[in-house]
Amino acid sequence: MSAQREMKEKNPWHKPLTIIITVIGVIAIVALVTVAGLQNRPVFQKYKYGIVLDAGSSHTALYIYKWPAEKDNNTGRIEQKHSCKVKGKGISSYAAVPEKAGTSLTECMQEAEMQVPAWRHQETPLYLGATAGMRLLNMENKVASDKVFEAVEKALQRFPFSYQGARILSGQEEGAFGWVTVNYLDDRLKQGLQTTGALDLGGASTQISFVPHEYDISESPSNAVAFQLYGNYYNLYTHSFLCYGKDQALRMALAHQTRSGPIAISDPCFHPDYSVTRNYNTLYDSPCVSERKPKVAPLNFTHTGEGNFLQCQEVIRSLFNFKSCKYSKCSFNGIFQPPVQGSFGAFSAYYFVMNFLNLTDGSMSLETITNYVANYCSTPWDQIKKVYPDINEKYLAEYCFSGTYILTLLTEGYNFNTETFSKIKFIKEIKGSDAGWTLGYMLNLTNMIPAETKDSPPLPHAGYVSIVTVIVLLLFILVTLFILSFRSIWPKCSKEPQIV
Ligand SMILES: O=c1ccn([C@@H]2O[C@H](COP(=O)(O)OP(=O)(O)O)[C@@H](O)[C@H]2O)c(=O)[nH]1
Repeated sequence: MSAQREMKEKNPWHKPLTIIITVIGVIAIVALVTVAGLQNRPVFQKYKYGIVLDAGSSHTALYIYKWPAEKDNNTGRIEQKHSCKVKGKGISSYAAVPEKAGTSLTECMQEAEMQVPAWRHQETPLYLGATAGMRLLNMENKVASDKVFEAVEKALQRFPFSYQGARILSGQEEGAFGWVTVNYLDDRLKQGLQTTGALDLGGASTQISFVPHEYDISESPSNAVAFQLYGNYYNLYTHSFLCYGKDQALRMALAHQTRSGPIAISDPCFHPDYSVTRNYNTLYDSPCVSERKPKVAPLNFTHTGEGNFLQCQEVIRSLFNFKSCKYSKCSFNGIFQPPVQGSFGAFSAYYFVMNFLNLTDGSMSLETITNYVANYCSTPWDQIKKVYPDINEKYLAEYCFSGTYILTLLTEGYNFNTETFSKIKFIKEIKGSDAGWTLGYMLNLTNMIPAETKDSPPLPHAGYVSIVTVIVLLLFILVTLFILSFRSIWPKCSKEPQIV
């Protein structure tokens, strides 16, 4: 009989001890792996939510954002969970029937009730921000604007969310929050990367925001917004041009062409053979043009198209005043603007128009895009209608103007050249969340972006659990080896009779 066998037979503890150590070891490993697994499992149903209503001049949209509840401390990524386009026009169009501004929101709010889990309703903040449409109504008729807000507040307070108020955003806020959204979604803020500029084109106003090189903030303080985000400092240039959204710009272009009160105009910004009758009162019913209404004019005028890109550019150029500039550099209308710098994201109507025209492919040069729009404008109206039978004619008719307006605003208004234009990306969304001011607005109001970087633990949680598991495993192996190495001095006892 070998010495080993002899020892096994003489040592009654050998087998049970090995089994016990193995069982404990296996239990320890299973427990550790389970704990690690549970810790790192995606936590279902553990989201928090926030709702922002963007009450624009042409329409209202509702956005629901969500973020991991346990990462409430500014570290969790916020993303868009759902969006809902309110049926009908913007809330400013209900000035004569304010209650309808409130009821128009009902359907989307009911959708929000379904989208946010019921147990989170009460703690979910709900904001409404109104932009240029309400800015104009407020200028024109403050009483009517207040009534619209009253109706909207009443309607929103009926829902079980934590209502945080409805207000008009300043143009500066609209521009700055759009910039925050784009850079937050691109992960540029947390990482302190070079930021992207933001170009937003609405129906009634347009915004440009970017961080310029060597920008002297004192030159025009009203265009400067200083931020400290995640420990990084930003001196943002931003400007919002009221009346230069695409719908009000079109009004201004038509007002320019009807300034003498004619009975008909031949408009280079509309397709050849296009013809509609327009009403003078309706056209001039906006603070952007009301003062320019001709003293003597018929009730209506015939609006026909000519489809001439270069002449359309001439008309659009007349909307910009390039004459006076009291700063070192201006865009237009005497507004300070440093030279455009770096990459830009162009969203809202910039995207809708360029996407319709199939011009969002970043590889196209300014020249190619210009030629395309010129060719599109010169296409007869009947042909356009045949190519796009499903698109509402009112909107379809305006893409020639809108495309020309975008190119003129960017190149002549903001001074983008062939090279800097190539750095503009026409975008709708970034990583599933829409580009626009709403996310930046909510991040700001909920303090979700810290000014300072947080002191983070040296290891992420998952890494910590893994390292602990490996160390415990190693310890277990070492202890086992240690115990086994003392086998020879284990007590020599056995249940079986000893063979001596
Ligand atoms: O699906 C859409 C939604 C909007 N728009 C246009 O985009 C602009 C958006 O304007 P918004 O209502 O946001 O106006 P703001 O208040 O920001 O000026 C308007 O000209 C709309 O007609 C569009 O072409 N397609």
